[in-house]
Amino acid sequence: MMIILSISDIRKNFGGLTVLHGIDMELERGKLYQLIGPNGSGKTTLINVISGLLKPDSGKIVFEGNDITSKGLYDTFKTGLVRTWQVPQPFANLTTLENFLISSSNNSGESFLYAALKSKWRNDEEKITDEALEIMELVNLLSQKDTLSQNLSGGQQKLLELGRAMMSGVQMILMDEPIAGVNPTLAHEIFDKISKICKKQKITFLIVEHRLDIALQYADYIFAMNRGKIIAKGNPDDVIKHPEVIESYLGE
Ligand SMILES: Nc1ncnc2c1ncn2[C@@H]1O[C@H](COP(=O)(O)OP(=O)(O)OP(=O)(O)O)[C@@H](O)[C@H]1O
Repeated sequence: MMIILSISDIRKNFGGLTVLHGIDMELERGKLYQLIGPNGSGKTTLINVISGLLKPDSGKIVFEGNDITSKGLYDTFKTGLVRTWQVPQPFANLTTLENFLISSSNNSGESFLYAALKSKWRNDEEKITDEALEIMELVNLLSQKDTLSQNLSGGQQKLLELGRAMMSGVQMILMDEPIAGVNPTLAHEIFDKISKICKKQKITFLIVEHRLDIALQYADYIFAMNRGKIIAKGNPDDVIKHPEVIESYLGE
């Protein structure tokens, strides 16, 4: 068993309101985890804390053996743990390929823009382009490589976001409702891709999702929350039958 992320006794208050009441979780590399629970149970707050957007009031977060509890968003991102919307919105007037290229953290920084004639830049560009093409194939966007991102469908834009998150040697991806507003066929396609990427690339996913009818069939493991606590965890079939989970949704 290879633990990639371990969080212990995470607590978070907003003013007088306690939103996370001591969360413990252990996630293994290369698995697809889903975080479910009724509205207001603390799911988004939890992934905001893990991603470094919010600091917990207490507790510890260890990612790949390093304590990242007090790291902010950018430093957490640099460790290989990314929340998808940390990836900037796609540039509507750039093609799919160009959008991938500017997402890479492996280019030479500013010189990527200004040092077009230098060989370092050319080497970087070649490497990054190869990586971009590989990932584009994984997320089914290779045929759209020269399409302006504004002309991609809603579902393709989600795949673009997923692919761009993968452009930085990412080890783990946090997503908040990746299939919100997407039709069922595309929603299945997106989860199918996520699931394949998870298994093939050994990238770990923690996904907040409301559409349980679609999402649960792709999960390896579920954490169910209610009122700031993990009330059940385990395989999807067991968790969804757990009396406290059923009750929490009925009370919504
Ligand atoms: N910045 C904030 N300031 C004050 N209260 C907040 C803040 N962010 C979230 N909350 C409160 O924390 C609680 C948990 O919210 P959170 O968004 O984490 O839940 P959620 O499970 O993601 O809900 P949903 O499924 O509706 O997105 C809610 O009561 C919410 O109103």
